Amino acid sequence: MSRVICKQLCKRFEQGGQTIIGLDHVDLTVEKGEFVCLSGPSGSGKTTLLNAIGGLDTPDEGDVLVGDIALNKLDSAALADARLNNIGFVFQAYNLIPVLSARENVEFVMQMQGKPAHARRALAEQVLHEVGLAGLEDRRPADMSGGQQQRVAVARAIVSRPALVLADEPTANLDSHTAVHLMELFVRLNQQHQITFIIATHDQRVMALTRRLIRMVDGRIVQDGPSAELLAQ
Ligand SMILES: Nc1ncnc2c1ncn2[C@@H]1O[C@H](COP(=O)(O)OP(=O)(O)OP(=O)(O)O)[C@@H](O)[C@H]1O
Repeated sequence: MSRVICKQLCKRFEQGGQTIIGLDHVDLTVEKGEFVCLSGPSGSGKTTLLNAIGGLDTPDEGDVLVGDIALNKLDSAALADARLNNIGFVFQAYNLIPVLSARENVEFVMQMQGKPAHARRALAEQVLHEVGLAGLEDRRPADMSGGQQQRVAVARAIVSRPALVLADEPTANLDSHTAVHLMELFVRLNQQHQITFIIATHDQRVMALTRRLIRMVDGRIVQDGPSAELLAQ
């Protein structure tokens, strides 16, 4: 799997008899290994775009290609399979399963992928170490800090070495220090494993650490360029 291509993506929402534009003819190409930030005011379409790229929602018009897979052409079973094997998701709300330990939360993804139990356990431990959670494998989410829970969510997202990680406001609930650590982890994973990252955020510190910044307004891409240049404007 290599690049992500969005072609003329449109998404509309009907609410209370009104049509709300989510995405308005979005064209976007993200190459393998890029580290991209989606920014823009609230309601500009960042989450809608991430959901379309990740196959969590279907666009009304246009195409989404992740590598050579046309996500919007798949039936729901094939789409779930493509997501499970190719894309990692990190959300603002960590979306961990409260009754499972950190290790079990990470193992859960591999269980769905049909990996044997012994391989799951070893891999979950390895990934939890990689994100800095050695020794906390048996803790449940309620017994971990927000930053630690977000690291479990990252471990779960990367355990299958997806080619693409989509993160929606991943630092929103984290203090400054923890947010910077999380971003450093993303940068390291991007560099070491060539995982493509697309991160939607309002957080200037996050933007500053990405290489490419895409600004959205009213469901359209209005700026796209090197983060350092756009942030200096
Ligand atoms: N399920 C939905 N039903 C109705 N309208 C929706 C729905 N999802 C998104 N929208 C609308 O689509 C537009 C884009 O929303 P989106 O959540 O993608 O923006 P965003 O840039 O991610 O905002 P934020 O920064 O606040 O998360 C907004 O006007 C929003 O109200």
